[in-house]
Amino acid sequence: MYLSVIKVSVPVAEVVGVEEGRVEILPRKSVEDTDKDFTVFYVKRSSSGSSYGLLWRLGRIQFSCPSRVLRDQWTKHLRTALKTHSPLRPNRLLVFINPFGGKKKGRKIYHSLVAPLFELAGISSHVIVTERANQARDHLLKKDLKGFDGVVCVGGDGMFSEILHGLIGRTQQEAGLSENDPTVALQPCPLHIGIIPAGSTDCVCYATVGVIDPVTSALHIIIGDSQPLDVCSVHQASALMRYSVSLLGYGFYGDVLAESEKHRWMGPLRYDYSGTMVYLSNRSYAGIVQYLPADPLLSSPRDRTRCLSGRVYTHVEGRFRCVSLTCMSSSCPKSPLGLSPSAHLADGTGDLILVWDTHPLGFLKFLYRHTSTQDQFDLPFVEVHRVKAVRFSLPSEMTNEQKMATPFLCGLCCSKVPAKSVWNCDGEILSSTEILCRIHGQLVRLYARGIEEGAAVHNCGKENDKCQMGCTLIK
Ligand SMILES: CCCCCCCCCCCCC/C=C/[C@@H](O)[C@H](COP(=O)(O)O)NC(=O)CCCCC
Ligand SMILES: Nc1ncnc2c1ncn2[C@@H]1O[C@H](COP(=O)(O)OP(=O)(O)O)[C@@H](O)[C@H]1O
Ligand SMILES: [Ca+2]
Repeated sequence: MYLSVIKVSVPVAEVVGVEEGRVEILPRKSVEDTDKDFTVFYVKRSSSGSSYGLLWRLGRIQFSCPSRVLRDQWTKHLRTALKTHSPLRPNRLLVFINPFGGKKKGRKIYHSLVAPLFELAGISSHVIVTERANQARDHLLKKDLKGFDGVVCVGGDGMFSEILHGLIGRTQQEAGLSENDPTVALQPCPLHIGIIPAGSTDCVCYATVGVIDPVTSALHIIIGDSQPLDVCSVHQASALMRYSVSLLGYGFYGDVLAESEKHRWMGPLRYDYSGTMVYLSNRSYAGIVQYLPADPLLSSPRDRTRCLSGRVYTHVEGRFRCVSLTCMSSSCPKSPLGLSPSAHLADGTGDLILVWDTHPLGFLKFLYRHTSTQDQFDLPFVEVHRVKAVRFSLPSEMTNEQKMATPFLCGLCCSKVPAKSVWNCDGEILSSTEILCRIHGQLVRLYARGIEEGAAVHNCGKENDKCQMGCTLIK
């Protein structure tokens, strides 16, 4: 069903709201209350383009009718059409704002850019500004969630992770399933998650929407877009450690996170500073990686694998610069195509990236390729595997003391190299090194739609109109 107005065709699914009179919403609401007019607000794709996906803006069309009666009929029918046409449009949302995420602008972003759009769309929201870490997670685990269609987080990947843990935990509790059992088939979460980006990396938003833009994300929420997402569970023995969707990284990414936590005051820049320091400290770590390939056809009786828990895992052992597992591309503004550009959001698999120990310039080349369109896997010391599960352990020749010791991380000043790294799990440090990871297909749903056709990507990651490097358009 389409609304046609001389040159503009708007799918009803992309109508944001209908108001009587001549109405403006952003930057400030103004209403000229005329009898025969009404205003339709809709999703308008911005022509200025963006670094990956398309920017969405609030479009506005004014209609004039011959009579008030006709005007009222139009507005009534349009509002009914919105409800029946898009059943996933939320009516009521629970919103958590992390006031300390990213550049600490979460509250302002929500109140000035997002709340007016929710109001226009007739969405009622219950807003909680968090006062401590894990408040959102605990709320979702314990409080009454009746009447809410979805949960929105205003913050970064860490804040999204809180919502993820709260909703997955709550769903399993209600289904009577034990999250500590690594073999259990987890129940998908009924509530949708919306992300208003206001963090440092904002990778989950970028990889599922294609831009870091609060208005675009708010519009995806309003029209009830739905994007399923794979989730990786991380266990140690028979205890759940955490869930991950973007980056589960040992070695380089673990060290960068541990180092960056000391410099939180720098805001998002902490990752650039810590990345440089950790790169210069030139570390590699011993480890054993066992993985279950996603495609069973890939295994054969001669593939030198051994059987664990009745399933066939492939075994590799050695020294690694980094071991990373991601359920999605994990693209972000720093890396516009991501850690694994061809990874799928909802195919029930993850991509395991093994970067073997190599000389510092080789590793720099690998890292640098994340910022361009060059294939970061086309290097002799890099392997990538599509997997269903991964086990990581430390070599048996490491003493128990080395295995247990909390790794210390210093910059260039210290010549002592720690025997082990830490795991970066979507921006949180895991307390265990030896872990079992399993991918659960489509465990949660986001108010998003993946990267839209027609989105533009430059190999420098800059916006179309800002690209100064003669980059080629690759998509
Ligand atoms: C010579 C140039 C080197 C550039 C290297 C760029 C590599 C970028 C890969 C980024 C992958 C990001 C995966 C996302 C991880 C986030 O979940 C996590 C937490 O985010 P937030 O809550 O918003 O703080 N972010 C990180 O762990 C930061 C990794 C940065 C590594 C340089
Ligand atoms: N009120 C709060 N005070 C301190 N920490 C918080 C608060 N609310 C949430 N957090 C925590 O802050 C961490 C980082 O949040 P996030 O929004 O991801 O920002 P960033 O992207 O800058 O890391 C998350 O792990 C979250 O649990
Ligand atoms: Ca996947």
